[in-house]
Amino acid sequence: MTSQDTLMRLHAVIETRRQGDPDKSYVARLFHKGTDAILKKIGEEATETVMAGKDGDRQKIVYEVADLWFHSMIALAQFGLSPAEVLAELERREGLSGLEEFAARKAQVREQQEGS
Ligand SMILES: N=c1c2ncn([C@@H]3O[C@H](COP(=O)(O)OP(=O)(O)OP(=O)(O)O)[C@@H](O)[C@H]3O)c2ncn1[C@@H]1O[C@H](COP(=O)(O)O)[C@@H](O)[C@H]1O
Repeated sequence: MTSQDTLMRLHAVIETRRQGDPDKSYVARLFHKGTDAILKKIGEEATETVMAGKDGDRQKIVYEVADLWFHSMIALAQFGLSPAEVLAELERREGLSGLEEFAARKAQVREQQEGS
C-alpha cells in the first residue's frame, strides 16, 4: 500500500461525508459550515504547525502537519479537487530546480511586460 493510496482513501471518505450528518461526522460538520470555516481551519492548523516548529517539537510537528494536510484535503474537496491533482503537480515539478523555475517565471513576466 502506498502513501498515495492513503490520501485517496481519505479523499473518498471525505467525499462520502458531503451528505453526512453534522452531528455524527466532523467532516460533514465542516462542509455544513461552509468554505470560510474550512479555510479558517487551514489558517489555524498552519499557525499551529509554525508554533510546533518554533518549539522544535518533532512529534507535535508531525501531529500538526497531519491536521494541516487533513484540512487541506477537505478544502480540495470543497473546490471539487482531489489529492491526485496536487500529487500530479508535485510530480510535474520533480527534478525542476525551484531557483530555475523562479528565474523562468521572472523571465516570462519580463517578456510579457516588454511585449505590452
Ligand atoms: N484525519 C482525520 C482528522 N484529523 C483531525 N481531525 C479532527 O479535526 C479536529 C481538529 O480540530 P482542532 O485540533 O483545531 O481542535 P478542536 O478543538 O476539535 O476544533 P475547534 O473546536 O477548535 O474547531 C479535531 O476534532 C480532530 O479530531 C480529524 N477528523 C477526521 N479525520 C479522518 O476523517 C475521517 C472521517 O471523520 P468523520 O467525518 O468525523 O467521521 C476519519 O475516519 C479520519 O480518517
